[in-house]
Amino acid sequence: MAIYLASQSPRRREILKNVGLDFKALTSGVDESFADGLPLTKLTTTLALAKADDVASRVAADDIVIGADTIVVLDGNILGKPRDESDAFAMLTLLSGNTHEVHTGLAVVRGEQRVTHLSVSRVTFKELTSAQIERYIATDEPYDKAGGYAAQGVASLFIERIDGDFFSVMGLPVAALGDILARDFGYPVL
Ligand SMILES: Cc1cn([C@H]2C[C@H](O)[C@@H](COP(=O)(O)OP(=O)(O)OP(=O)(O)O)O2)c(=O)[nH]c1=O
Repeated sequence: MAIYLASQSPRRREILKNVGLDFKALTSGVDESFADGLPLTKLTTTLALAKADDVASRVAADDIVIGADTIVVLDGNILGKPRDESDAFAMLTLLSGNTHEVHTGLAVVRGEQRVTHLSVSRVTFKELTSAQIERYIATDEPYDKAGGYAAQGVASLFIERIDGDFFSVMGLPVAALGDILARDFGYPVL
């Protein structure tokens, strides 16, 4: 029996490594557009499950596979990963001085068994100047991140407050994952 993280995200790998879990990472090959239009309550868990299922189909039936998906939601609108500099500028301008939600869906799969969990955190940004946003974009940090920022990186300078799970904002609700592994899969991390 092995544990797989169905993710190419270095952040998710780091969070899982931090708790000492012995796992292997495999990248899932899911075209995420199939979930477009799903309600926010379903979107990230559906994508997390699709990522986990994709990897589960390539490993042994008794292996445990973990998938996750993160989006940023401002006033009901989804902010994905910025396409380019002007997209990143637009996103960060919207986030400036406002409170948004970060939704991270989590899925854990073994054979026919599948458990999902949705974690919603509220993040409040300080008021940012255009010059700050431009300098931030020049660091290249925004590009592969939902909402165009990394709470664990340079954008930590922008965060006034987080209500919720910081690790979930970073991409993986690790405490919820620990509970699911212990309770539903008989695999306590600690
Ligand atoms: C909001 C926020 C997001 N992110 C990252 C986490 C995710 O990697 C990314 C959201 O994109 P996802 O599509 O959830 O994940 P991914 O494509 O990076 O990786 P994979 O599908 O293979 O698991 O944004 C941060 O690192 N910090 C943050 O503060």
